[in-house]
Amino acid sequence: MSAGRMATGVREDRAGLRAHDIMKRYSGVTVLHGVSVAVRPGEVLGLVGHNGAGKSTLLRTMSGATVPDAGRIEVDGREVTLASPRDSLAAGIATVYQELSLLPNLTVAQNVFLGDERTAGGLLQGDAMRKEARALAADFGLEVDVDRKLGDYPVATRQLLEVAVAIHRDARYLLLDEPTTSLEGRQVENFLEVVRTLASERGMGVLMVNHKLDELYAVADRVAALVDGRLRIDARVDEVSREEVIVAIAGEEAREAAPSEQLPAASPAAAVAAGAGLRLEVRDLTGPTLTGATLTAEPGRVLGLYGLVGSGRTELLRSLVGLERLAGGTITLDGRPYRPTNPAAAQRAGVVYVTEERKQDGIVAQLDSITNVALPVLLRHRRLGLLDHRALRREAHDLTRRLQVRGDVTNPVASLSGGNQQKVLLARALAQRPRVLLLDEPTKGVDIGVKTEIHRMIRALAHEEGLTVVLVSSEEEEICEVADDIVVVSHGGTDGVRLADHERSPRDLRHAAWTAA
Ligand SMILES: Nc1ncnc2c1ncn2[C@@H]1O[C@H](COP(=O)(O)OP(=O)(O)OP(=O)(O)O)[C@@H](O)[C@H]1O
Repeated sequence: MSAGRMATGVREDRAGLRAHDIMKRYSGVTVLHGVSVAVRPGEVLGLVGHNGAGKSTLLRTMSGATVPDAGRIEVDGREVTLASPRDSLAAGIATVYQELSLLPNLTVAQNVFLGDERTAGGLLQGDAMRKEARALAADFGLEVDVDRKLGDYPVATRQLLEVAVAIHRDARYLLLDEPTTSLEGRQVENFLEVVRTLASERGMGVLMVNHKLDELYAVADRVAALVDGRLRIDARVDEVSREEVIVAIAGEEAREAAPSEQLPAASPAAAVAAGAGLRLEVRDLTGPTLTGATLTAEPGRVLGLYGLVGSGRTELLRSLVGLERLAGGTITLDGRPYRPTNPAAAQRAGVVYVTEERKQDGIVAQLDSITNVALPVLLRHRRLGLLDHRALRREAHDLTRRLQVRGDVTNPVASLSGGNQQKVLLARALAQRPRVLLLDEPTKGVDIGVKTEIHRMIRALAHEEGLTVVLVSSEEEEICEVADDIVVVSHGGTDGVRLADHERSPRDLRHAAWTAA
């Protein structure tokens, strides 16, 4: 990436994207209580906080997506009104949200110039635009054909292109909302490297929301922590330890919670509640993306499936609940043939899948959390042909409490923060009383405190309640911490051979996946 520090001609003490005393309320509830932060040129500010702390809301007030109820935003000493994303772009602020915004059906070059096409004498300058797009991609180390559809490229490439396009629009400040949740190992490192370079070599100011403190400490100059809509920490990373950040966000009890020894241990097979889980055996499964998957998941244990994005790990889980077409192979549950045709049939057989795509095929956004949890189990609460609403809601309330869903569970689930929506999804799965639980990235976007809690719960479901759990995660640390057995998936297949104990570090996992790819 080429160097070149931005010359803004602004007095140094005023340079920066600054939010002053930002206040925001939703339906009478204050979610930001007068928060002030500064994103300085050449600096990466990491923003952390528990689910629902107000991180996205704060970021959105700086990106023009949300108008604050009070407070002001200044860019390089000048107050700006950001009533729309267009206003923020004009002020030199670019934003990359978790849900990517470029259009997969357009080519890379068309995306780069979307809404900003180069014309001369009323004619589109196709060649010039392609050339510029090529140079931009090369600048970011991306090997892409700018005439190909964006959708042909993997999510890691698209994520970097989002940043490239944002910067191409002359942004001086970059806002990133959990940018690495869909990336794995090496892609994350690459992405963070780009962020670092943008700040240190181009003088950009970057605000990055990220739950993963490892990543944050690898790239940020400063860290800011929000707790219940108030700024608790705002310091240089060398002035505040990770532990202090964790305690600020998740409370004192999180101090000891981190080590995995705290998690329930695997119980001997005999101790597992009889009949709670089902032995899942998959042999030579093939389909449009599966090339031969073989594995065994046992009651009372967590089987971790690790593979790179695109390895087929999600397709494998989806095929186990009838969401992917199968061409060949066999599946059995406790030795009995099992061929699911859809998730409802899978649920009747005791197999429940928790999707990573909660927006696309997870929760029903306009319904409240309680109804979302209750939906798949309505039939269980039928008495004499009538629905027992009270019992139904009681069970759903219990589950949302158990999962510590923060926010009003009687409001549409879309109004909850991302991490809390994820918890609702898990509560819904548990309401279905699964015997085999298939979890796809269950802690995506979940804060540190709840993440530990969910890890503990997954292990307890297997080790104490005897369920059969299959866990897909692109976080190597998560797989190592939670899974009892680990198999690697690549090219749509796996031989089901478990990694030996001495091969179970995050580094080993990454290595195994890349050598298999
Ligand atoms: N459009 C909205 N309508 C009503 N409430 C909202 C809306 N957007 C956010 N909230 C509420 O504001 C609070 C802060 O949400 P926000 O998304 O900013 O949290 P967050 O810190 O980004 O959380 P997460 O880590 O889970 O993404 C939450 O209680 C959320 O339910």
